[in-house]
Amino acid sequence: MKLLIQNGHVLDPLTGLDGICDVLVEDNRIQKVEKNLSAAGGRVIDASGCYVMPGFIDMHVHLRDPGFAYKETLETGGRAAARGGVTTMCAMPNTKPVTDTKEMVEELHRRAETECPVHVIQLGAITKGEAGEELADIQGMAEAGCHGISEDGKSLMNASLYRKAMRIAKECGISVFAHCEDITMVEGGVMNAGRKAEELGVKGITNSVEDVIAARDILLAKETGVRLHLCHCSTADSVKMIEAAKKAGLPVTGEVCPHHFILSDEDIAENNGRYKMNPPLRSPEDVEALREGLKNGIIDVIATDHAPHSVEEKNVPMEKAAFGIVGLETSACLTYTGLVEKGVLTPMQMAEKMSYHPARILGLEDKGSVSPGKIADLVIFDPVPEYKIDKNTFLSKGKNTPFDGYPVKGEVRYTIVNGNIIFGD
Ligand SMILES: NC(=O)N[C@@H](CC(=O)O)C(=O)O
Ligand SMILES: [Zn+2]
Ligand SMILES: [Zn+2]
Repeated sequence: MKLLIQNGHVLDPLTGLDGICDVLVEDNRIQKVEKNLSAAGGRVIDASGCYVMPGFIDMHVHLRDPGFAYKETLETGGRAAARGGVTTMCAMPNTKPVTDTKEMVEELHRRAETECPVHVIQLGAITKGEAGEELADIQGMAEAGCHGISEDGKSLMNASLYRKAMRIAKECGISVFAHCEDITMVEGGVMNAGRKAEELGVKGITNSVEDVIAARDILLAKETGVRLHLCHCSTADSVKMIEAAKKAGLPVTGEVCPHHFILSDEDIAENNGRYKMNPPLRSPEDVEALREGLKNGIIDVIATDHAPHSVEEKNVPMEKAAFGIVGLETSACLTYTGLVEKGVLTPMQMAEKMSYHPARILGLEDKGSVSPGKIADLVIFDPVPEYKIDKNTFLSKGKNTPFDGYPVKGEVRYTIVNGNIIFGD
C-alpha cells in the first residue's frame, strides 16, 4: 500500500531536514522525502500546518502486562501510545510475575505483535523477581531482544551484585536503565521534602535520595564501561552529574519526564494521590535545572514513565496512594506547550529527544528518522489546537494524572507504524 503525506513540515534529526516536504511511504518503509511527490492510486494525507516527525520512542513505560490487567494491558497501553504519537515503547519489567527470564521476554514480544499496535521492546529485570538477591538470566534476555535491563520501581541496593550485572550487560551489548533511589533514605516520604510537604503535613523525600544512587551508578558505569541510562531524573544535581559524566566521555544518558519539567511541588494543590510519583515533583529550582539541561543537551531523552493505576489506588491521600502517573497521551502536547512554545526547545530538538536520541541509545538503526529507507514509523503533529487535557478521553485504563484540566497547545493528528495508520482515521 502507498501512502503520501503532503505538505507537512518535516523534521528529520538525522539529515537536519527542517522544512515543507512530501513523504512517500510504500509497504513499511519511507521511499522518498521530496517536494511535489505523487502517489498514483495511494492514500493521501494533507499535513499542511503540521509537523511530520519520526514516531516517538518512549523509553520508559509500564504496561502492567502480565499481572495487572486492571491497570493496563499490552492492548490498552498500545492504544494510548498510538494516540500519543508513540510508535515504539520500552516496557518496564515490574510486572506480575516480574519479567526476568528469556522465555518471558520472548513471550511478551510474541504477544505484542498481535495485541499491541505499536512496537514494544521488553526490558528485563536485573535480579530474579526484582528481589535484589540473585541475578536474572541477563544474557538470555539480551538474546531475546531486550535492549536493556532495569530494576525500575526501586534501586538494586547491593552495589556488588549490580556491578556484576553491569559487566554482563556490557558483555551482551545492552544498557542499564537506572531508577535512582536509595531505599534506606526514603523513610516514608511521599513527596518532595520542603515547605510544601510541611504545609500539607506529609513526610518528604530529599534530593539526595536520588543523587547518591545517581552518583554510585555513574561511578559503576565508569568502572564497568556499561551504557547507563538514568531514568526520570528530577534533581539539579542529577543534571550536573550527567554533565560531568559526559565531559569524562562516559556512555551515560539522561531522561526527564514531562511532569518533572513542567510542575514543581508548589503546584500540588491538595494532599491527593494524583500528585504522587517517584521521583516526586521537585522544587522550582530543580525544574529550572531540568529545563536548562534539556536546552543545552545534557538531558538526551524525554520519556513518560507512564505508570497507570486504578482510581482506588490513586484517589486517596498521598500517604495511602501508589506512586506513579500516566503519560503516554499527554507527553507530546505537554512537551510542545511547556518547552517548544516557551522557546526552551526547537521543534527539531523535540523530535531529537522524543525519537532520534532514544533510537540511537537503543541501537535502532532504522528508526528515529524521516529518511528514505527507514521504517515508516511517523507522527503528524498539529501545533495549532488549544484545549484542556481531559482524562476522560484517555484510551489508557489509567486516568491518574495531575494534568486533568491543564491547558495545552498541539495535538497528534496521525500515528503511523510500519506504514499503517494506527491512529487518526
Ligand atoms: N514512577 C512511579 O511512581 N511508579 C512506577 C515505578 C517507577 O517508575 O519507579 C510504577 O511502576 O508505578
Ligand atoms: Zn522508576
Ligand atoms: Zn518507571
